[in-house]
Amino acid sequence: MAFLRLDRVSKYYGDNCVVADFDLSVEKGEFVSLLGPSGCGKTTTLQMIAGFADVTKGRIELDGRDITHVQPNTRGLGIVFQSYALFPHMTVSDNVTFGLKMRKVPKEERVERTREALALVKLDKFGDRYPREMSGGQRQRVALARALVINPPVLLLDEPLSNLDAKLREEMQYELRRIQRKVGTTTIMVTHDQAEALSISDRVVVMQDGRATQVDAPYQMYEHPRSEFISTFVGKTNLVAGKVVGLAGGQATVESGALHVEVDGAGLALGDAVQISLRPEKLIVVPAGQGKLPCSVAVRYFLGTQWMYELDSPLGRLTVLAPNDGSRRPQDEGDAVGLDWAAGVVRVLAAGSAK
Ligand SMILES: Nc1ncnc2c1ncn2[C@@H]1O[C@H](COP(=O)(O)OP(=O)(O)OP(=O)(O)O)[C@@H](O)[C@H]1O
Repeated sequence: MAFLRLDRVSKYYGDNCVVADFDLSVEKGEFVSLLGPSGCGKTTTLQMIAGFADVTKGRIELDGRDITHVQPNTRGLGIVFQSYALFPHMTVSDNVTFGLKMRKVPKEERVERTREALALVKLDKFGDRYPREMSGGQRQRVALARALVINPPVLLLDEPLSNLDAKLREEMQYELRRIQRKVGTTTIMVTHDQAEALSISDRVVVMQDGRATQVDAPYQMYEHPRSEFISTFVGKTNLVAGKVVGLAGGQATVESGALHVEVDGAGLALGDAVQISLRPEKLIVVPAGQGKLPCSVAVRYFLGTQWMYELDSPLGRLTVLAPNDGSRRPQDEGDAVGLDWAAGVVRVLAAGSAK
């Protein structure tokens, strides 16, 4: 049985439906991210789990108990927001211990649990400092320790890393995952950053216009996006219009100009208009005259670990990412090249699935 279950949960502001029939079952110990563009209803969903926003329709269950209309403070969930919301006049230790005091935990146990929580976020030497004496990343770790110290059944994170600079943000992603694995707290995180969602979650929920459009493990989501929207929102891709011209033995042949590709035929019918999705890192630049498409290098960019090429091809402009691993000479702008890819990496999406 799911530990946290949202059953056809909807939220209306007046006549405006901002979350629609949202279903989600989360296992104990799972890390699930709600990912989607601004305004798609991520925060509202989290707020309904927390109890800060009323549920208009539907039901939320925690460990088999209906909590749909339970007051937020009696749900006992751990919450970390984008703004750390630490008490500025209290030391780090006092901030962390606050929730235990409110729950009337005896002093000795409070001291021990606060020490453990600060050690978990690697701030055991910072207990006597004030929030203003800490960096952004350290403050966010204090906020995490404060949320975890009460041993909440569920930890809710709303864009917890978005105030941090890029490098610290990446470090904190792994740190967050390490801590979550160690304590095993069921966690729901809101983010609009697809790389963050993919790198630290067990499962990702992509939301669009208040609905969950795909719920999958990160690799599955990236490799098998169910719509054009997801294929471009989760990672980048080249989309080329095509048509199903053959169906046999579960395989479909899709044509785009002179190109024919074989793809999984599930759900496709002869004559269907489709979008062929070619991920930039799956495309391989080969010498001119080889590969599946003749191209020329229009633009190249150096990204450090990779080269990014814009190639002119018979299918139009294609973006290609090539590793900077020293195995191949980088191409120059104007070079004639070929483009190849391994069998099975091409995906096909129903045309119009962006909606
Ligand atoms: N109190 C409110 N009253 C009316 N509409 C609201 C209220 N709170 C949120 N909304 C609307 O609900 C929709 C979803 O908002 P929500 O904050 O859940 O989106 P989000 O996906 O978290 O976006 P962001 O990434 O920008 O934070 C938006 O259109 C927003 O304008």
